[in-house]
Amino acid sequence: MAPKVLISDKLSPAAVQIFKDRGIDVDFQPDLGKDKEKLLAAIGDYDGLAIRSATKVTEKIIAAADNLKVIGRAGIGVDNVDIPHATARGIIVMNTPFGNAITTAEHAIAMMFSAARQIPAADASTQAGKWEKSRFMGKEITAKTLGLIGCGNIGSIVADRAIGLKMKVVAFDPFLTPERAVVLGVEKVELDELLRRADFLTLHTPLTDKTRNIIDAAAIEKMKPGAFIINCARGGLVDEAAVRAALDEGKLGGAAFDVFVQEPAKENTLFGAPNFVSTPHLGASTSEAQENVALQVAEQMCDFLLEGAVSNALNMPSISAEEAPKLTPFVQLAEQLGSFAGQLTESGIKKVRLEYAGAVADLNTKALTSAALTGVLTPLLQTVNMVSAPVVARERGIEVEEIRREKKGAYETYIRLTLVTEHQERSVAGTVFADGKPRIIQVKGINMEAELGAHMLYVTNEDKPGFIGHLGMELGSAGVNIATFNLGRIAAGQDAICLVEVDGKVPQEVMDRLAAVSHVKQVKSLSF
Ligand SMILES: NC(=O)c1ccc[n+]([C@@H]2O[C@H](COP(=O)([O-])OP(=O)(O)OC[C@H]3O[C@@H](n4cnc5c(N)ncnc54)[C@H](O)[C@@H]3O)[C@@H](O)[C@H]2O)c1
Ligand SMILES: O=C(O)CC[C@@H](O)C(=O)O
Repeated sequence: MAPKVLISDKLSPAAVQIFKDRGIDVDFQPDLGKDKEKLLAAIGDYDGLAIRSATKVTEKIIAAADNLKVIGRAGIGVDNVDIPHATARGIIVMNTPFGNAITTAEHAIAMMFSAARQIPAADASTQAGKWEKSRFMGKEITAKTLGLIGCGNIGSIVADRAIGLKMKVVAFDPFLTPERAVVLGVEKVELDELLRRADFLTLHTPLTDKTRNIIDAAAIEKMKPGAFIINCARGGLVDEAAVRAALDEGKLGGAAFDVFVQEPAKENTLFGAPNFVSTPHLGASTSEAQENVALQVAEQMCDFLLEGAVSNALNMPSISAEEAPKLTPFVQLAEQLGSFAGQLTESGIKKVRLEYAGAVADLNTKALTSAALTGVLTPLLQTVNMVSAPVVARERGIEVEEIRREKKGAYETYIRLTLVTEHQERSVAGTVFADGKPRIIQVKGINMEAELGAHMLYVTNEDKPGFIGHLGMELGSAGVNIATFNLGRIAAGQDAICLVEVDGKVPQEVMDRLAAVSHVKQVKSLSF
């Protein structure tokens, strides 16, 4: 029987044709996604679900999706899909990371001009027969500074267009290496400097714990009087109430938003504010971009449903059916090593070195390196996966080195990952035991044996008596249960590492108290 696919959002009809041409049974119901109950009732029949942003694929929908094998997002952001639950049900979630980037960058530039020249208000006034020439005094953008927060696919295209418009571009993006900044022609700066210097500020990051409200009242306070803010990335990056207040006071010269905390935004505190321009999440809405993403998602879903090939999946490595059983635990290990090192790194990465020793060196190390890069890049990039990670690393000027060698040392086989950043080198090594579970066996040259759980506390300290008791007390009094406790040190009295698995997140106050202990060098909460 042919696989069945439901398209529950307004996708270009080009996608329907591809499914049909490739022998897939396709139902095109472009408004179904907006009706939760109808979607819930229908979803059980389908092997594939193709969506844009209107369909919310919640835990409830996933629980009812008895036959679902793949969710294809025609676009970039997958914040409307509950990926952990999809993963738990073995459903692949794939997106189309590049298809609408140019279009969205163009929208950001259009929004910048709209606000700079008050075009929407001027248009409404002119069409109302008012001819208010003196009311609409604009701002020229030539030679002005554009502050770019997030310099990935879309941000770098915005930078290119802005440079073409003779703007100076400064960028804040922890993942941007100085070399890549030079190639893009932007100046890499810290956030505070960007806020001080930007005449126009535009956001192009995913919405994460680190980027939520990255522009709040305090940030706006640091900006130039009369500056402009453009948000065509995600609602929630900017504190809407703070922008409203700044527009009302005249602190900001204007703001232009395509995205809102609550969507659809039928009401919003920003509506009616002075020189506020808005569009209803139209960033990706050009016929070109919609055709690109629809064609791409349909082809990817067909490849998977008909041939088992996986591309641009966010929750599954690209591995063929034959090699899967041997490779899978090492894929998990490589991704964990990358994620471990990536989460500990706060500066631009120059190089990732992977050493494969013993039996693992004979496996598909390309896939393992992709898994390791996925782990390294995931803490900062929303859409990276095993397929895109090597490309993303290359585009960001991150050198990747692979070394294969004979078994050396106590372990039959192991992987060592080294991250070289602007400031330091950090190595972490691991192996897979006979139980098939990955273990960390060395961190920064210090031997230990630790299994990684969902929540880990990483502490580096000078080996001094009493510290472990102190750590246990702090966690205990905060009600944080310790699941496993792993220790390693170079030698008595020298550098030591604690890797503690905890049953839940460690409160920030406890982290701060631990970091303040005199012989503690670093405290970090890691999640896997
Ligand atoms: N309005 C729309 O219709 C529309 C269309 C497409 C994409 N988007 C959104 O645009 C955003 C960017 O998409 P993209 O394809 O360029 O993503 P991307 O993953 O290529 O780039 C994101 C960049 O943000 C950077 N970043 C991550 N955390 C950061 C932080 N704390 N501070 C500064 N920079 C940080 C990353 O290093 C990366 O370079 C996403 O939120 C996406 O969902 C919106
Ligand atoms: O599908 C859309 O219209 C929006 C897409 C955009 O937000 C994305 O993340 O790709």
